[in-house]
Amino acid sequence: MINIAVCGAAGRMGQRIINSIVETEGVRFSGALERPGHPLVGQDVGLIAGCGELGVAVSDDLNGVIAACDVLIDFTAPKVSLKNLEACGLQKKAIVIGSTGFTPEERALAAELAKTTPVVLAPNMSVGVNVCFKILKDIAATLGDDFDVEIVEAHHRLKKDAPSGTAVRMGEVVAEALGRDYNKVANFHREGITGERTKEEIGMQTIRGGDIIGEHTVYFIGMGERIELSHRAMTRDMFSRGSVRAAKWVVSQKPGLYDMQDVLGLR
Ligand SMILES: NC(=O)c1ccc[n+]([C@@H]2O[C@H](COP(=O)([O-])OP(=O)(O)OC[C@H]3O[C@@H](n4cnc5c(N)ncnc54)[C@H](O)[C@@H]3O)[C@@H](O)[C@H]2O)c1
Ligand SMILES: O=C(O)C1=N[C@H](C(=O)O)CCC1
Repeated sequence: MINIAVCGAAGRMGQRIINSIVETEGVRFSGALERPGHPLVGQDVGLIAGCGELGVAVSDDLNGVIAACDVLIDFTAPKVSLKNLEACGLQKKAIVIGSTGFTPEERALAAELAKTTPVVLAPNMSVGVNVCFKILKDIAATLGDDFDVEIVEAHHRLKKDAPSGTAVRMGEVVAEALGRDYNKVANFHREGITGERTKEEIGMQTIRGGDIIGEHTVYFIGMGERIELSHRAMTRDMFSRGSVRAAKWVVSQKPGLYDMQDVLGLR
């Protein structure tokens, strides 16, 4: 039986992850973390998540909750996740991180801290998006430089980071397949007299509004034809199910930094 704790438990993803844990065989929900001073600290987390009383109260005792679990699932924010990763490493406990918006420096720190414990860090935990990551590499490499690449992502009005971690990863996969440096060719802003589009740039456009769960389209735009690869998330449950699948996988791994391609065997 694998004991799983959730950090960000009262959040949009945290609540769904708790439901997915309760619905999954072979795992046990062992603890719920929220930020110190959160108004729901002390409340039964099952009632918050809508799955009925679980007898587990929301806690702000990070080290205590980590001690009682085999793996922590963290959907919070980059700086919080890095602190949680460090705390898990000190106790040799595995962690699954779904937070997005990491800077390259923060991702490098995560890789360093992952030397102490097994970590799954993935901007999107759905099977569908991770299959998209895999086929995008082949599409880009096959089409080459004759097709201009643009990526459009759309999410709900409450999302705090942009572009989405998924869109950034899609851009990185395409750039790598084409021999480019994403951080140099990504174009996030077009306004005024921009001049002609360069062959190398990858346009990154962001839409925010309403309750959009998560939509991504990669456009490969040629002269006379266009290929579009899209993914539409209808609920958050495929992210939460993916995070629990990652938690069951990561507990038996050696220390290191992994992603959903490793969890799903897509490499
Ligand atoms: N990887 C994926 O598949 C995937 C899917 C959806 C969302 N996300 C990402 O997950 C993150 C969370 O998304 P969300 O929609 O659940 O956001 P949210 O704001 O609803 O939830 C975040 C939760 O973290 C809590 N939190 C903040 N600081 C904390 C701390 N120090 N300790 C404990 N809890 C703390 C907040 O109180 C909140 O409840 C975002 O970065 C989002 O982009 C990833
Ligand atoms: O709701 C969010 O926030 C999501 N964030 C992830 C991202 O930034 O890619 C995954 C999709 C949903």
